Amino acid sequence: MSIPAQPVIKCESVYKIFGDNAVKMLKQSGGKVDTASLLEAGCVIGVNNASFEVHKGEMLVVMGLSGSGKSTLLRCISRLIDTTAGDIFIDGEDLLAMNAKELINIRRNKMGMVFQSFALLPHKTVLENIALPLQAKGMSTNDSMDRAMDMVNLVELTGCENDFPRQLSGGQQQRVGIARSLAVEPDIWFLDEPFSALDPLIRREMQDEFLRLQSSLNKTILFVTHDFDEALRLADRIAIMKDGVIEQIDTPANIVLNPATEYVAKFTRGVPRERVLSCQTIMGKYDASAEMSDITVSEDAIVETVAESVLTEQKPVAVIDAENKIVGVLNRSTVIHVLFGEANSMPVNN
Ligand SMILES: Nc1ncnc2c1ncn2[C@@H]1O[C@H](COP(=O)(O)OP(=O)(O)OP(=O)(O)O)[C@@H](O)[C@H]1O
Repeated sequence: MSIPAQPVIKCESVYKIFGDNAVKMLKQSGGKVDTASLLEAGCVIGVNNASFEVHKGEMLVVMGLSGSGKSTLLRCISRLIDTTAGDIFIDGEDLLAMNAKELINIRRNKMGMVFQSFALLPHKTVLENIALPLQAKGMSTNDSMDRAMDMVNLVELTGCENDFPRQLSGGQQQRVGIARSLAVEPDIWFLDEPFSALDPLIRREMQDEFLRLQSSLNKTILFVTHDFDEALRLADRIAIMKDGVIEQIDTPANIVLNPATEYVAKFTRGVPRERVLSCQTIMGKYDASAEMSDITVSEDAIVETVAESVLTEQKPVAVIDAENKIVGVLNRSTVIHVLFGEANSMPVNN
């Protein structure tokens, strides 16, 4: 039996209640929080009993409408604010038990943050902005500038390194924000609505860019958004929040196909299945004696991205895993069924 790897982030019954009596009331409740009496006592519920894990290389997208508690949850896990109750472990270490020095250390070396507001210093150049956190860690000016330049190239801003933030577009400024947070090579990346201030076209470009970066960097990511489409595009798993409660935490496909609550279902109505189903979830059995098409598709590819190529093939298309091993087949008829079949009539394998 394989032992599951230790999660990078683990939250156990995390509460954040704003208000003077919050801690006392939570203690008195013996773990059974009465939302109504908290509200009556003038408290505001930020996060209500959140428990989940995030594993290495996973992108968990926290999605919810304004005021649902997304930022508060992220701020608890990055310990920008103190939780009212519960436990948080980072790589197995008790985050809430850390002293100020340990916290500075973990924030500087393990965590990276990107905010909607870009948070760039206006009188410093792109390169200087990116080099700042490195210099805060004690790196020499020369070395930090060299490393900052690597980051400029990574986020494809080559040529803009000596510009000031005001000379850049919103999308470019956010690239600087991303480069700055990546410069220190964080294992855990917190992004709070990083693309919300960007117009829709640039936003989509940035999402693609972000997926490209993540596929090579393999960070453990907590990404906050109020945009369900963005969550579907980016997430390995999505946590949907309402009034501080995580209503459902699951893969995009399962959220769309099996919404756990009426609230979640409201977001998922009308989402085309081909946008969330992967080839793996709809493939059929591979028959080694069958004649196959020359093209192959990855088991992780979303059906929408391969539909056109499969539909132009007469023969079945092999579905391959990361080691190029054939794990199943896709037929035109299966893809047609996903694209045009009855909603929810498609069996899902995982
Ligand atoms: N410092 C604070 N003091 C009191 N209440 C707060 C504080 N910060 C957040 N809240 C409340 O906690 C709840 C959750 O807020 P939070 O900012 O986490 O929501 P959000 O989902 O991130 O919203 P948005 O998308 O608008 O940023 C809201 O009711 C908010 O008013």
